[in-house]
Amino acid sequence: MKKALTIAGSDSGGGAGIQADIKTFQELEVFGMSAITAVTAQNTLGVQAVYPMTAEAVANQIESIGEDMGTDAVKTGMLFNAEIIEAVSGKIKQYQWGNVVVDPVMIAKGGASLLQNEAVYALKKYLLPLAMIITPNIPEAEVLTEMRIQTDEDKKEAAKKLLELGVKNVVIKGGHDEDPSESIDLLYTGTDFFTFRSRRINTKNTHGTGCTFSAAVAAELAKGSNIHEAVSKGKDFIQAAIEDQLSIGRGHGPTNHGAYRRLSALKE
Ligand SMILES: Nc1ncnc2c1ncn2[C@@H]1O[C@H](COP(=O)(O)OP(=O)(O)OP(=O)(O)O)[C@@H](O)[C@H]1O
Ligand SMILES: Cc1ncc(CO)c(N)n1
Repeated sequence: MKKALTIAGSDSGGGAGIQADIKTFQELEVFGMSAITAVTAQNTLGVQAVYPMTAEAVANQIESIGEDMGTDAVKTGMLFNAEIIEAVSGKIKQYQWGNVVVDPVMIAKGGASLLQNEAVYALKKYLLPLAMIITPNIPEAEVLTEMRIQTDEDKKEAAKKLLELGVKNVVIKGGHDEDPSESIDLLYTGTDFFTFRSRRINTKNTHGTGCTFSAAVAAELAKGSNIHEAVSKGKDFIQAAIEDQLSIGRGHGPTNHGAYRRLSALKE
């Protein structure tokens, strides 16, 4: 069985963070492992508190995996501060892990900060050069490139700028776009642009969509998919999870991580 390691924050509400990642790995039949960067007290209404781990505690969790089990892919999510980013980058380098998916998590849907402002430089300097793919939403791509992204041309320019930071591939996600009919993700491989389109689902239950999508991309890379296939399957996975709605909590509810596997089974 292929293995994937998520280095991210814990969401007590179970819809985002480590919990979303592990559920996604399991659904895609990849063995899931974790290094927890922070514990959040969180539900569908928002983030009530954040308790970061020390950089040493994060490094030791990664080392435990690196020294014994190894991994076929790594996904990073909430990293919270510059010290944790440096520690994570150091360990990824030490173990020479290649299939690294960086979801540059910055702000939760309710507005809580999951990455300190002064840590953005560390993300750019230490982690992005190690990434196989980075998966920003539009606001995150704006922070990383220091440009406004409104048109399709802006998205392409931002993708090119992100590659200059050392990442090998970029997917700019369209969840935050104005388009009422479609949610369009743009992949740039350094040579080609690809768009992945899906019907936009009118729902408030989108907690953890970004985490789930990037975890699915990591799981597919672990299984040997190329970047195009991995993003394509990630998109199908999140579409199914949003479409097959759950009704959990009073705010932005989680997606349904089991939907993609049930759909795939029906198609067989
Ligand atoms: N309403 C929707 N209908 C269909 N697809 C969606 C919808 N919202 C988001 N997506 C898809 O979900 C994935 C995640 O995109 P999004 O831009 O929401 O990420 P995010 O903002 O990082 O999420 P998070 O809430 O976890 O921070 C993308 O593939 C996007 O196209
Ligand atoms: C722990 C955690 N990671 C990422 C996100 C972004 O969805 C969140 N809300 N919580």
